[in-house]
Amino acid sequence: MGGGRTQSDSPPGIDGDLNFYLSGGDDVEWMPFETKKYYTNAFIVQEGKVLLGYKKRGFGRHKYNGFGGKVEEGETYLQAALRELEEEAGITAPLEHAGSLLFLTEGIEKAFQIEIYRATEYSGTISETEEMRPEWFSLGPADKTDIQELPFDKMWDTDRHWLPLLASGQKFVGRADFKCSGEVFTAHKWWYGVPA
Ligand SMILES: COc1nc(N)nc2c1ncn2[C@H]1C[C@H](O)[C@@H](COP(=O)(O)OP(=O)(O)OP(=O)(O)O)O1
Repeated sequence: MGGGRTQSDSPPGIDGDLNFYLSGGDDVEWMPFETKKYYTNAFIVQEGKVLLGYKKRGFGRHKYNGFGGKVEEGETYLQAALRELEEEAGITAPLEHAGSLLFLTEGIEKAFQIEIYRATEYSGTISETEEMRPEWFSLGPADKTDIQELPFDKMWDTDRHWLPLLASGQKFVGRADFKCSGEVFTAHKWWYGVPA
């Protein structure tokens, strides 16, 4: 363990009174970073299902994710999350803060600070947009033939660690560092905690 840190110590860039939840890549060092850029990501969780979007373009294309993007100047995180949900899925929802994630990628000097939101209801008609194709996935055993299990093989590597917390309404905080080869991103080191 480098720098005198133990597995249960929260990583650089992560603050707060947290209880350790899980970690990986414990034998390698955290990557350095100078500054952050700010993003949101929103999920609708309803009746044992989660609404994900298949990203058709831009960063994270060909992966399923929540709906979100950059926080624009003058916006709060919540305003940005609501705007992105409307732009990318055509709906509005009473979003509540669910978690905070810090992502680093080898070769990219700015870290991504992503505030995660969730809602259990929404209004409007879920619509495919230029950026995202929305799709419902079952969070448990599939009980309907038109609903799939979560597509973890087509999501960011570390989503499998915190999505169960999001689904159950448990708040979470974490950091994940990725190695990058061409368009392939592989999780290198990660740590998740829950508020004490
Ligand atoms: C690296 O790990 C990540 N995991 C997850 N689950 N989500 C991530 C990760 N890295 C970034 N994201 C999310 C954060 C945002 O919700 C999107 C990226 O936003 P995007 O680049 O599409 O921002 P926009 O403002 O929508 O961009 P344009 O309008 O310029 O297309 O991915």
